[in-house]
Amino acid sequence: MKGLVTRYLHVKYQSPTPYSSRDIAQVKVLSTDDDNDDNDNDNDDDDDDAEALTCRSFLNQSSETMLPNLSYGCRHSSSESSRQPKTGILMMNMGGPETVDDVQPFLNRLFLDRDLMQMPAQSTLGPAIAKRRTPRIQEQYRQIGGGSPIKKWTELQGKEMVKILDQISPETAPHKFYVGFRYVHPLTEEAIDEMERDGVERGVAFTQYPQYSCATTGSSINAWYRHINSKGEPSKISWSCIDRWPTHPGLVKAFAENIREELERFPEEKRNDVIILFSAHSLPLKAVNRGDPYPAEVGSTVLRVMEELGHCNPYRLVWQSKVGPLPWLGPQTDEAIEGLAKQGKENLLLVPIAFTSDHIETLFELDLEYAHELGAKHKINIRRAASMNDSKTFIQAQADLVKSHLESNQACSRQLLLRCPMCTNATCGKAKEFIGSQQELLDTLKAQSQADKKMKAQA
Ligand SMILES: C=CC1=C(C)c2cc3[nH]c(cc4nc(cc5[nH]c(cc1n2)c(C)c5CCC(=O)O)C(CCC(=O)O)=C4C)c(C)c3C=C
Ligand SMILES: [Fe+2]
Repeated sequence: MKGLVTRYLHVKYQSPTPYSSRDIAQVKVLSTDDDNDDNDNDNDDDDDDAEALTCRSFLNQSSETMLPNLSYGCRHSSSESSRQPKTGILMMNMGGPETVDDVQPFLNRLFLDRDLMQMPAQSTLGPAIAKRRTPRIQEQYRQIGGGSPIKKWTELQGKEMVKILDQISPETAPHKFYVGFRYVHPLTEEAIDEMERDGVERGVAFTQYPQYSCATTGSSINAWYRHINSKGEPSKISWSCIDRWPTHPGLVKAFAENIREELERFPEEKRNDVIILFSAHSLPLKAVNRGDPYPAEVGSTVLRVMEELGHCNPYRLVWQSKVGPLPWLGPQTDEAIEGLAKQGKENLLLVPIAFTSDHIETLFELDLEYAHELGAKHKINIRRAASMNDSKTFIQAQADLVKSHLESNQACSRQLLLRCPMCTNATCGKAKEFIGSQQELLDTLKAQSQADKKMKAQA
């Protein structure tokens, strides 16, 4: 076993707004004394997972026994929580472990999710891989302060978003947001139950992933559909879905603002030479080749952001966080950094483009592993643009998006109704059919309310 070295890194938290917890944080970093050995460890872990993926003699423990059977409330009220909400906004995301003890249940759910990945004997292999992976991932969460901040940021965004919505869309007020996570509490199913209990009339399933992937938004939508469908009676809520928003002007503006702010932190004489590296979570090539729209949608965000910036600097889109031994979409972010360093490039700006708040991949992978460690190794200057977190422009964009979605009376985007050309997931077909059927209901309700208005005006 290797000795652990304790170091302290100065990590800059760029956002100067009132919500940022600190401007400069000291992060205690535990690492092995040899960076190359670290990389070897990563590869070993991938090999471990490969071994786990092919091993048939794993634990007898069933998946259910490994998931805590706890009931969690998710009281995330709007500013008008005392009033019964008319419109409920379900903020769907994957979620992350809040504490290191939550890592194994989080990974368990993730590796059991057949909408995210398909493995043979998944109900046994999934928990086994999760168990094996837990100590390494726990250590990563320890190094970023003990847990994922995704719930904190989602709640903040939701709270501010509904305040704006109550003002700009009085006809659909009061609004209330509900956090629905896929792999940690409050789960999507728990949030839907709470919406039903609250007597919400109009529900919007709002993906927090701007770009659609079957692995992310698709998984949340399937979970949402399965839960509603499992009740045996129609939902009392009239549902619709914001299933993607990769080129929303407010989102594009918010990304551009954070990039401009970070570019300003490079020395003036170097600023023009900075290479912008947009980094998104990668996807297995198997999913790409099924026709998953995610790579194209991420590309569309990147292009719009660069247009907004007037193509001020050269850029590339690269892909991070590959898991396991199979081929994933590349180039990988770390390899791209090393390649550019070898070409003599000295100033890089990393931009997380496919996730709207900080999480392990920004705080650990981009900041610690890449900006700090690869920066030091190659003696180059690597900075990272802030995540959306508490960006006012971003939160305004979320509110504008929900308002225009409600006004449109559309059940979902036209894109959502098309399955991937090589789709093999039967739930995708049923979920899409269900969402399509909501359109009829929304049209009827709209016609009714217009008739009511007309009657009132005449009376
Ligand atoms: C927004 C994009 C994401 C896509 C697309 C995505 C696909 C995808 N992910 C895995 C496996 C894992 N992902 C893990 C963590 C994780 N994934 C995303 C985003 C996307 N994933 C985020 C933001 C996070 C971190 C959450 C947080 O901490 O806040 C993990 C767990 C960490 C680890 O064990 O490395 C796994 C596993 C697959 C297989 C996949 C596509 C099929
Ligand atoms: Fe992931």
